[in-house]
Amino acid sequence: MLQVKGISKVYSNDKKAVDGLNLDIKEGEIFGFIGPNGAGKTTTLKMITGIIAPTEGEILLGGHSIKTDAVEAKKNFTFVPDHPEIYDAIKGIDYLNFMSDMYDVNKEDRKMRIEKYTKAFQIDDALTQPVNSYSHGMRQKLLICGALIPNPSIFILDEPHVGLDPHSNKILKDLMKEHCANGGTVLFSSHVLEVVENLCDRVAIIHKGKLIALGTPEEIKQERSISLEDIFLEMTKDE
Ligand SMILES: Nc1ncnc2c1ncn2[C@@H]1O[C@H](COP(=O)(O)OP(=O)(O)OP(=O)(O)O)[C@@H](O)[C@H]1O
Repeated sequence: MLQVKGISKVYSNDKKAVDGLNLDIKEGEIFGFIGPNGAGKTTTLKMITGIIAPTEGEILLGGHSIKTDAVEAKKNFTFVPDHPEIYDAIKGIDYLNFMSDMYDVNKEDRKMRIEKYTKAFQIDDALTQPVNSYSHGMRQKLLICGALIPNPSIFILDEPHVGLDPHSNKILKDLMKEHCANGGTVLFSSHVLEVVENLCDRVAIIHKGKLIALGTPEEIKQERSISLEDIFLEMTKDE
């Protein structure tokens, strides 16, 4: 479903943020991409979603290259960035209709999904208000709803659990599970280990731009008889 082949990113200041990363994310799995601050998570997700170009390597979404076949590749996913920035002079409902139009969601599905997701996140009452009146959390929830409405093959989120209250986090986790149970794929980044451990089918741990562990939470734990959190802290501590 998503193949990342040997990607690296060197920024113009010579900073190597990602270094020879390979990932193969399968249909129907919840995949957690974890690492400490500055590990290269956001840079990787920006390359996968075509926001920035890798310095080297290739990325395929549903078999389509994000570089040479970007329109087809982009039909396969929606993306929730870590900062909930939306053009904020419009109303919440206008944003959700815009997303529905972009992804050709028919009238019945959009009505049903807008109602379902905005009720779940308790922002349904605010949809006729302009986004500039929304709190940070409400904007984040609006972005998540907008990304779920197209029912994407791959639902990609950058640090989604930061900034959401525990109730909204639980709803998001349930919606991720539902998405995968219906054949979709979820990729999200996090440094919140409890979330990753209980939610993900597989996790990749990235540190200083390099992949340092990959497998199911159980597989990673079995290699050492300590908790995933201790493994993470041990692997990512500075030498
Ligand atoms: N535009 C940029 N120009 C130069 N260096 C950058 C740029 N963006 C990120 N970096 C550097 O690349 C490295 C990886 O950053 P990135 O934001 O991808 O990490 P992250 O794992 O998402 O971190 P966080 O958890 O803090 O969001 C960091 O050292 C960061 O300072």
